[in-house]
Parts: sequence; structure tokens; C-alpha cells
Amino acid sequence: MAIQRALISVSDKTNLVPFVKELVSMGVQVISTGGTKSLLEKEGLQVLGVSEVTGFPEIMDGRVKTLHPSIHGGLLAVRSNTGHMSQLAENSIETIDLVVVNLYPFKETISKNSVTDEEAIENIDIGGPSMLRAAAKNYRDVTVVADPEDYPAVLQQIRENGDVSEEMKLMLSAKVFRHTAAYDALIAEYMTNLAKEESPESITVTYEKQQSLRYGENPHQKATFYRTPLKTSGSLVEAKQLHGKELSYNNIRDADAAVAIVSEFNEPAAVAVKHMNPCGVGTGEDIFTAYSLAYEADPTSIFGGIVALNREVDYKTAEKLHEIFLEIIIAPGFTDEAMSLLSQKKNIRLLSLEINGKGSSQKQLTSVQGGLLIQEEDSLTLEGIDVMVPTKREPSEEEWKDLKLAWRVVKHVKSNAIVLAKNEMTIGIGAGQMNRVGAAKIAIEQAAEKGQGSALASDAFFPMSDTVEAAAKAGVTAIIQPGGSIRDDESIRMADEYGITMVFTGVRHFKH
Ligand SMILES: NC(=O)c1ncn([C@@H]2O[C@H](COP(=O)(O)O)[C@@H](O)[C@H]2O)c1NC=O
Repeated sequence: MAIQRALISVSDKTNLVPFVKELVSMGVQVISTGGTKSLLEKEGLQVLGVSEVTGFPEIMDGRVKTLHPSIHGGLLAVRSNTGHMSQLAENSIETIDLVVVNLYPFKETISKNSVTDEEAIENIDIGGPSMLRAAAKNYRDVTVVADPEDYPAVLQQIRENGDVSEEMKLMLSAKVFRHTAAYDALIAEYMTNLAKEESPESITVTYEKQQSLRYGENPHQKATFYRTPLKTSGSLVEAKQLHGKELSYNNIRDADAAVAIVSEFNEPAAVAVKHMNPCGVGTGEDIFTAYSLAYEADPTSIFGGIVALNREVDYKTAEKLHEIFLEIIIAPGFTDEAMSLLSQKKNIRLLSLEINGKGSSQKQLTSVQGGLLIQEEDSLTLEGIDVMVPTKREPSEEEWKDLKLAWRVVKHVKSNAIVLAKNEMTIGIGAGQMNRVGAAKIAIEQAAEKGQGSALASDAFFPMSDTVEAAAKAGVTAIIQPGGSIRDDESIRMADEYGITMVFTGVRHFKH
């Protein structure tokens, strides 16, 4: 059946006027709410006010305008149902064939810095979603458009056939239910936070498509990248790609890990990541020094890695980065000279991202088979905790520097994790081992003779004194670990025996 009557009520008026002009030129009668009607009339279009259809004024600052049987009857009547149609006739209700509605800007409103709860609540659209849902439920008879991007395709079909195909109506209906669900998910989250409920009986999360991916972790796995609808400054999703091929699934995860680690540092820092673990971290007075140390930390593993830096990349640093094959470089910026040098390589991806040094405070979602685990991010830093030194010897100033670097890094290494650091760089990283002393042995072996006088960080306590002993034999002089094992005494005694200083943080940084 041809489209004869359209109800148009939109907050986002992008591209609306030419769309409605063409509808009217094709003989479609337009019904509109206050603001939409004014705009269309200003453009010389003839529009019927919703109040004229309902016989009821728009009241309470627009809280009630389209919530009326004359509207919802016209949307929900099944045209092939004679009962429905005679009830419409009995109540002098006319059918509505096309609904063009977009909603009060709730997301945009809560994204503003100074938003009040009253303002947010006033931007919860009630009438709009009701119309969208009614039309989407009755999609066989009603075309529903919530996204201005769909105006051209809808117009084309009406132009060609007077109506929209059932296939497209179904597609638009599904899109509307996704849209209203996403809209409600944001509102639910906002109200849940307002009510300070930490573990509600159900949750609905919403994400927006960032990009299609060629494949997932492996080429036979399909994958897509979605982002949170709200801005999350300093997060990988905010990065701008300046050069190179599209990011892959593994690139995104590795780059995310690199950004998280480099965000731990306020001083110039560079981080190289392989398979979500850091392989080299360096800090220094300038970004060239920091990167040189991150490189030197493990010149073998960095090859094909992802490097994140927290300062603009200058030409000198770019020259060094350019010497080896890297998948991605992420930095707050690149000088023009650095950019033209690095972009000579076709395959390297260059990303700019303001690293804000604060880390993320988002909830962390991890899927398990048949479920979802939600936790806060591990945003605890050394500045936020009280440490104690149970050994006879206190760390020297130099040792403190190395301990802090090792501790900042170990938090981001897959458990069981051990990190050795010395002179502003990591010198050994043992990741993802099934026993702690095994992780220590890997880190120690990597450090080799550089281990003399180094600091060791452990993501969790030592169940036995064997790690302290292995560290002592490798030349480690300072250790930082959570403490809390029933055998802490043995580790402390072992440390004292070797003249090692040990710091207890009382905080565990498991990363499974
Ligand atoms: N209350 C209602 O009956 C109602 N009907 C439509 N709206 C919304 O009002 C907006 C358009 O208003 P206007 O045409 O006055 O600019 C649209 O975003 C639409 O979703 C309503 N507003 C909110 O609930």
C-alpha cells in the first residue's frame, strides 16, 4: 500500500527539509510536533500539527504530545485485520504509514561536563521511543526511520514504488529496536549510577560500531570492533589513525595494552608490547632516551611489536623507530619530519592519541562461556597505597626508582609475573608462568649480567623463599611485592641473609 501519511517528530533535524520536501511533492501528508512543524512550515511546507490530529494540546513542556490513541492507533492497526480497521473507523482514527522520529539527545546531554541530573532526566524521550517501537512492531504496514542516513534509501523506494519493500521495512524495524535498546541502556546505566547500585540484578550494555575487521584473533574468526558511546579520553578508541593499513583484531588488543602501560608514567616513557605483554619499557629525560631504553630492554622481541610513547615523536626518535619493523606506533603526536620519515613504510600504522597519564577508570568486561564478568579496572597506583619495608635494609634512592618502574610494569604483565628493572628500563620480564619462581627464572635469564644491582617486582606474594633466593643469586638488591604469604618470614629472612631490601605493598596486581 502506498505511503500516504507520515508522522515526523525529530530532535536532530539534519537533512530533514529536503527529505520532507520530496515526500510532500509525492503527495504524502505530513503530521508533526511543535519544533519540527515550525521548521517545516518555515520552509513553506504544509504540515498538520499533532494537536490537530489528537484534538489535544501538547502539554507539560512537551512531556505529552504524541502519547495519544489517535497516534498510536494509527501506528499499531494491522491493515489486514478487519477488526482493527473498523475500530479505527469507529474512533475516527486514520492510519499512519511512515514514522520519522529521532530522540531527545540523551547521550549528548550526559556527555557534557556540567550536566545536572534534572537536565539529563528531561532528555529522556518517552513519546519518541513509544512511536518508534509501535511502528517497528507493526513493520509490515509501517515504515519507520530513526536515522537520517536512511532518508535517501527510503525516498528512492517511495519514488520508485510508492512504498517501501517489506525487506527494507524489516531492516528498519530491527534497526529501531537496536536503537531504542541502546538508548535505554544508557539511561539505565545513568539511573543505576544515580541510585548507586553496584551489582544490579541485570545489566544491558551498549556499544557502537567503530569498524569492521578483516578477521578476529585468527583468519577463520569473524570479528568487529565496537566502542563505548561515551567519550573515554586517553583510551585507544579515541586514537586517530594517521597512516597505514587498518588495525587488526590483535593490533587493537596489543595497542590497548601498550596504551595502558605507558599511561602509568608522567615522565617521558616508551613501551614496546608483544602479544599483550610488555617486552621493553624505558623512561628518561626525553622521549628519545626513553625509547632507546625500551628498545635496548629486549632488541629481539620488539621486532614486529607495538610501541606506545607518551610524548610527541621527534625526528631523532623517528629515525630510531624507523630502523626496525614495527606494527604500530602510538604517540600524542609526530613532528612533520618524523611523520614523513615514518610514513615511508607502507605497512606501519601510526596513531595519535592524547595519553593522559590517568589510566582508565572504566568497568572491565570479560566474557566467559555463557557469561560475563564485570570488574573495575585495576587503577590503583603506587601513589595510592601505603608501603612498608620489613627487611633490615631500606631501599636507596636509586633502588626506589627501579622498584617503582618495575612495579608499574608488573601490573600489566600476565600472571605469574616478575619484572626486573635497572636504570630507568626493564631488563627482564617473566610473563604468564604457572609458578612464580618459573617467571623469575625467565626474567633473570633475560637480564643475565645486567641483573647485578637490579630491582625485582612480583605481581603477587611469594609462596616460598625460592624466588628471593634465585633473585639474590642473580644480583638483585631490591624487591617489591604485595606480601601476605604465611611464609613471608622465610622470604624476609632470605632477603636479610643476602642484604636485599624488600618492600611490601599490600596490593596484588594479578592479570590473568
Ligand atoms: N512526549 C511526547 O509525546 C513526544 N512525542 C515526540 N517526542 C519527541 O519530541 C522531539 C521532537 O520535538 P519537536 O518537534 O517539538 O522539536 C522528538 O525527539 C520526539 O522523539 C516527545 N517527547 C518526549 O517524550
